[in-house]
Amino acid sequence: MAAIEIRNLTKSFGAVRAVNDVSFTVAAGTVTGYLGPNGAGKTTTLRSLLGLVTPDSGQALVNGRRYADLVAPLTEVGAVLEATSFHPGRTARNHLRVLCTAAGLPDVRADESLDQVGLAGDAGKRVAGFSLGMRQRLALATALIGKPKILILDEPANGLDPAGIQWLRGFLRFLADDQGCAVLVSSHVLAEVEQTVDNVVIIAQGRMIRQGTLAELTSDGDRGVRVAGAEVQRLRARLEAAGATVESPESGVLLVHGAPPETVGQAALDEGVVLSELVRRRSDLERVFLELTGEPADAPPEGGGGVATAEAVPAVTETSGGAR
Ligand SMILES: Nc1ncnc2c1ncn2[C@@H]1O[C@H](COP(=O)(O)OP(=O)(O)OP(=O)(O)O)[C@@H](O)[C@H]1O
Repeated sequence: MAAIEIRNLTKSFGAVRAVNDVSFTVAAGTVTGYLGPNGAGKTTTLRSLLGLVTPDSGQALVNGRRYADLVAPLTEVGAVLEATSFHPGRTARNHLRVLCTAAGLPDVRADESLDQVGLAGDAGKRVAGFSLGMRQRLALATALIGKPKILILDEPANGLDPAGIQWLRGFLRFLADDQGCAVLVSSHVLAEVEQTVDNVVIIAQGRMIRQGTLAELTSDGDRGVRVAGAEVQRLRARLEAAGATVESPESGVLLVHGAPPETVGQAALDEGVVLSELVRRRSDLERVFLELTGEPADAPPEGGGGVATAEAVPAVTETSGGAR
C-alpha cells in the first residue's frame, strides 16, 4: 500500500474543473514533486488528501484511508498549506504547545519540532515578529509535531531565502532518506524542487500531463551533441555516414543528433580535428516542464499566472555527459 494514493481524483468548483481524473502514488522513503503552473490544481489535490475538499469522484488516501478516518491524524500526516496563519501574539513555543495539548502529545514535542526546523533560538518570540521564512519554518514544525511518516507540503519554499531553500532541500531529503517519510511537495518553481525530488508529477489545467522519476523526465529531452572547432565541418560526412543528423547553426559549430558524444569524439580523433567544445545538450526538468505545459521553452518567465523560474537556473542546462 502506498503512503499516499490519489486515484482518479476529480473536483470542480462551479464551471471550473480544478482537478480532472488525476492518479499517482507516493511511496515511503521518497520525495515527489507535484508541479504545475498557478491554478493547475495542486492545492485542490493536496486539500483533498487532508479532507479539506470533498472530491466529486475518485479518492485521495493516506495510508490507505481517507484523512477523516484516521484515528490520530497528526501522528500519521503532517501538512503545510499555503497561507498558514498563526496567532500573532503567541510565541512559537506556545503555538506548538497548544497543538500538543489538543492532539494529546507531550509538551516536549513543541521544542523538539522547533529545534528540527532551526527555530530553537526563536521559541520564546512572538510570531508577529517572524519573517515569512520563519513562518514557513514554524508551519513545518507544526507539521512535524506528531512525528508523522507522511508530509504534504504546499509551496513550502515560498518566502524562504536562498539559504532557507537550500536548508529545506536537505531537510526533505533527510525526512525521506533517514526517517523513511513519504513527502509530497508542490511547487510552481521547478528550480526549488528539481535537486530534491525522486519523482515528479506534472499537472496543468487540472489534468495530469506526465509522471515519472526525475531521471525519466529529464533523459527524454535529448537535444543532441554540440561540437565546436575551426575545422569541425570536416566531421560532417563521417558523422552522417554513422547515421547521425548534423546541423550547423553557426560557423565552426555542429549540432549532432542521433550519435552519442563518444561517437563525435572518436570522429574528431580519427579526422585529427581539434575541438574547442564537445557537450551533450540535455533538457533539464525546467525545459521538459515548460514544453509539457505548453509554454514556449525559450520564453522568459512570466509574472502573474505564468510559470516562475529561478534566475540562477538557466532555461537550458548543458552538461558534458553523464547521467544525473
Ligand atoms: N474554493 C474554490 N472555489 C472556487 N474555485 C476554486 C477554489 N479552489 C480552487 N479553485 C480554482 O480551481 C483551480 C485550481 O486551483 P488550485 O488552487 O488547486 O491550483 P494550484 O495549482 O494550487 O495553483 P496555485 O499555485 O496558484 O495555488 C483554479 O482555477 C482555482 O481558481
